[in-house]
Amino acid sequence: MKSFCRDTWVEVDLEAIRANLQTFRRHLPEKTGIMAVVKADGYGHGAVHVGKEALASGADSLAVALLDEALVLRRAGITAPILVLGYTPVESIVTASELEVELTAYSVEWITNANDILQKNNHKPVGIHVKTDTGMGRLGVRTKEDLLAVVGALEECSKLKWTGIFTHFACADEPDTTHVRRQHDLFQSFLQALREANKTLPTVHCCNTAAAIAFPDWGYDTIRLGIGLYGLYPSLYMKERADVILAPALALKTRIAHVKKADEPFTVSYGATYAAQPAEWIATLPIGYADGYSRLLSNRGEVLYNGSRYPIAGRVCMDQIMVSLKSTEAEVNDEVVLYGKQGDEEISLDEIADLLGTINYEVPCMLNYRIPRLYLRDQKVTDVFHPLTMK
Ligand SMILES: Cc1ncc(COP(=O)(O)O)cc1O
Repeated sequence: MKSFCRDTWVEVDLEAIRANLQTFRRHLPEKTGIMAVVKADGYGHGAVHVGKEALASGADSLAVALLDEALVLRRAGITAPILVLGYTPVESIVTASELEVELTAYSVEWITNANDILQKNNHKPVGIHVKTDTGMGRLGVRTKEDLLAVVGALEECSKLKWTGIFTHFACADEPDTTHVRRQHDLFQSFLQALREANKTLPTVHCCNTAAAIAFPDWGYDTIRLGIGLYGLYPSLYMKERADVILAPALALKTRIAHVKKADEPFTVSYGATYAAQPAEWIATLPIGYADGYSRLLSNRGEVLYNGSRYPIAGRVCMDQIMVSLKSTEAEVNDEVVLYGKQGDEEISLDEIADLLGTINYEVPCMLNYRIPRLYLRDQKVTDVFHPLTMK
C-alpha cells in the first residue's frame, strides 16, 4: 500500500549520490577524507537517506548546520562522526555531549561556559572544531591572536577536545581566484602560527565543493562536500570547467489531477492572468507554492509531459498549478515532470533557479514536508519517507 495519499513526489536516485561521491573520491588526493554535508535535510533530498548512502559510499563523516539536524541523524542510527558547522547556543552543549556530536567554536567565552556546564554534571567531553574567518565574514576568529587565545582556552578545558580547525570560502566557485587564494593564504598563515606555537594540528579542512573541484590539493585532512554530492555544480563556471562530471540526484514529479479542453475561451487561476483558447487542453497538477514550488513560476515555468515542454498557465496556487498542453490531449493520472528528465528533455534545478533569480542550492531546499521522498536504486523504489506523516 502506498504510504502517502497524494500524486506528487520527489525521487532521489541513491546511485547518483554514490556516483557523485566516488567522483570526488577519485578527484581528491588519497589522504583527503570526505565529510558529506547533509544540512537542510540533505539540501532537500533527505539527510538520513543521503547521509547513510554517502557513508556507505566512502564518506568518512557528516556535517550539518544545526545540532537539531544531528539529533535526527543519531535517532536514525547513524553513528559516524557528525560536525555541526553553525553556531550552537552554549546551553545545548549537554545535548552535543549526549549525542557525541562535534561542534564549531570561535569564542573564548563560549568555550569557557561550555566547559563549565559539562563539568557541572561530569558529562562526556565534546569535540570542537575551531572556525577561522579568512574572508567569509560569517563565523570565526579573524586574527592569529584570537586563534591562539581560543586554542589556549580549549587546552585548559577538561571537557572540550580540540578536534579540528577550518575555514569557509566565499568565492571558490568564481573564475577570479583572487579572493579564494587570499583566504587560503590567510588560512595557511593561521596554521603556521599554530605550528610556531608548538600546537599539534587536529583535523584541518577548508574546501567546499567548488574548492574541492578547483583546488583538490587544498583538501588537507578532509573536504566538506555539499552541493556536488547531490549532482549539482556550485556555479555555471564550475559546471563549464567540467573537471568532474556529476549526476543530478533529484526529480520532482506529479500526475494530472484534472484535464479539460477549452470549447470556448476561459481564464485560468487567480487574477485570471491566462486565457485558454478554443481546442486548448488545460491540465491541473496537485502541487503549489505551499509545497515549495515557487509562485514566481506563474506564467513562466514549464513542465514535461510525454517528453515535451509545456508552459504553466496562470498563477501558481497554494496547492495546485495549471499547465497548457496546447493541442495535446491528456488523461487524468498521466505523469508530469516538474524538475528532472523525461525523454530527451530536462528541466534542471539550474533552469528553475535562473527563473527564480536564485541559485540551484535554494531550489531543492524549498521542497518541504508535504512532498514524500522516494529513494531509488536501479530505477526501483527501495524506500519512502514522507515528512508530513512519518516521524
Ligand atoms: C561551513 C560550510 N562548509 C561546507 C558547505 C558545503 O558547501 P557546498 O554545498 O558549496 O559544497 C557549506 C557550509 O556552510
